[in-house]
Amino acid sequence: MAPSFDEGNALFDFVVQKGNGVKGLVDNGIKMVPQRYIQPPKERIDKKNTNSNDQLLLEAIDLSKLHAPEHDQVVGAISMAAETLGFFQVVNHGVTLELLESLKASAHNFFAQPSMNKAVYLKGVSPSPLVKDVALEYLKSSTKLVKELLEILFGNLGVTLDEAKFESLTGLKMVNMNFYPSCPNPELTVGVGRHSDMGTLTVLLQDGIGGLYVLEEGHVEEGKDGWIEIPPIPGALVINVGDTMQILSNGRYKSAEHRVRTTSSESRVSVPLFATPTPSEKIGPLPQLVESDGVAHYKEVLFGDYMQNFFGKAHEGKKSLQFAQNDSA
Ligand SMILES: O=C(O)CCC(=O)C(=O)O
Ligand SMILES: [Fe+2]
Repeated sequence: MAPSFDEGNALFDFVVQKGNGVKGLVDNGIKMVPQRYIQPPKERIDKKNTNSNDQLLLEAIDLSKLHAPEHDQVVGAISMAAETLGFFQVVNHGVTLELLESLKASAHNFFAQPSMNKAVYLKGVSPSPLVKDVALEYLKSSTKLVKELLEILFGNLGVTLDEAKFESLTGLKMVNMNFYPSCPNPELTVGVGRHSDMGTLTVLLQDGIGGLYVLEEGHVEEGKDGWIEIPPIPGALVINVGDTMQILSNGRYKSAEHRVRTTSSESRVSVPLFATPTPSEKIGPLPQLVESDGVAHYKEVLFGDYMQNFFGKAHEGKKSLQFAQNDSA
């Protein structure tokens, strides 16, 4: 019989301390999600209640057209997406399709190892040799992409992004590999609860399973809950605006709440790259925008303090931004 994980520290010990992860539970044959992972009804993801697809928002933006007569339309589409949904997808982004496939395969290979091999790779140690080379390659080729996108987003605000500013906003880059095992009761739980990303921009590779949902702020269709699925598009990368970019742009760009559903049939992998400032950077609204807006919606904060607050609290959507909110504005 599969062991019960509903008592004491057994769950934490098995999943976290021993490095089995949630995958270990599934491999162990659990038939029911442990009590600890059951979400209150308002946090559960019901496909029927989500906003129906707004095609325009979800079509992938073809970055090869940045060097074609359609340049201005592409810039317009990126800027609009960052100002509204805070999420968009890009194709012809300069990261090869071969590398995208290797990243997904490496994530599966890593997570297929016995747990004792994985336990040493809990946060803060150098990456496993199984993923290191592809992760470094991803870091390298997506840095160009992040720069191109930030130049566009800054240009749209009327501000030039020089090398020093780019470095200060993306000095810390982290590649994560997420594994969402198939789940016996996907309707009762979530893969990742709602949160916003704290950095400047996130580049996310998702596989073909689907399940990434974004909250459309201020747009709730009748009888729906306001969430919209970012559909998997072969060869595309998902880009999302992080809290830092929302602060910097004095609120113009949206760091959207997002969350991930699990499924009962297949396991899913995703590989985000987070481009964030280093902890010693100060972040605050760009002075040019404060001047033109006549108000600073956020105060200047040390990014290290922002990070500490972000990780120090259980996530509740995008409440992390309150740390930098300017109460007098
Ligand atoms: O798995 C995904 O699609 C998204 C993961 C995510 O939001 C994150 O790692 O911050
Ligand atoms: Fe995220």
